[in-house]
Amino acid sequence: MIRLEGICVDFGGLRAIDHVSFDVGAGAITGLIGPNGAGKTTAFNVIAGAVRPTAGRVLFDGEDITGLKPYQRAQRGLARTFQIPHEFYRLTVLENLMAAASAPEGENVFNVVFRRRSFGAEERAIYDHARETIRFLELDHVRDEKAGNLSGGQKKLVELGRALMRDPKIILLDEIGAGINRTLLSKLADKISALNEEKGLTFCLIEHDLDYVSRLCSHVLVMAQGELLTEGTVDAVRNDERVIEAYFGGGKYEAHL
Ligand SMILES: Nc1ncnc2c1ncn2[C@@H]1O[C@H](COP(=O)(O)OP(=O)(O)OP(=O)(O)O)[C@@H](O)[C@H]1O
Repeated sequence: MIRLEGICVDFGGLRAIDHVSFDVGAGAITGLIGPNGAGKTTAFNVIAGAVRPTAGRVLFDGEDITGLKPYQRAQRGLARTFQIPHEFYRLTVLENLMAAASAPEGENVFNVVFRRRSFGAEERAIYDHARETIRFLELDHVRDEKAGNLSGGQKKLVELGRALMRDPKIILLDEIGAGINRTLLSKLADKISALNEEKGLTFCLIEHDLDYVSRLCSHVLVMAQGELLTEGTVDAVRNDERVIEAYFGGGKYEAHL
């Protein structure tokens, strides 16, 4: 579904990504792992269009999207969540989801959220979709709560809900599990699996917890120091000496901790 071909990213004198090529297969849940500073978030930014690569191409379902803006990629079915949730903290959970369904640039937010009395058919459909998504994510009890008042884990669920509102083909999840409690983490994994199995939604996720990755991902990409170190099943990469070295130190790929 997504293919990176020979991607390089330079930040001033720092090469954050060095000739990286990989595929994120359609219908799969692919993990992107690696020590701190490996280039994982930068790779997501390249896929989403937030960072322009110095070299290389990004393909989405075979189409070269390297020159497209983030909202154009979103229109084609690419969604992402952020390490730090991007919710509108003064809007309620319901309003946050409805706002996410409008133009990715946010230009319709006020129409959709604040003119509820003059609902047209389109707004009604957005409202129903938001309610259905909230139900699916089991957020009904906080539906009218301001997003800024939610727990860290609930904000992550809202973040996933906002991504789902645009009916994406693929969602990039950037450390969606970080800092949330075990119960919510498990619920989140169930929701991701259900979306993948029942709706065929493709995921690529950055995650530091390898047990979590092994629960969800059939295929794992390992990055270290801006390069693709290896890829394969979780068990295979876990036992790969280069991966162990990258995480636990020594040699070229010493982890940046
Ligand atoms: N906007 C930026 N400007 C300058 N350097 C950057 C920028 N973004 C990332 N970097 C650098 O690029 C390298 C890769 O960073 P990146 O955030 O992609 O790593 P990561 O694998 O996601 O790390 P982590 O697991 O800690 O989030 C790091 O050395 C980082 O300091």
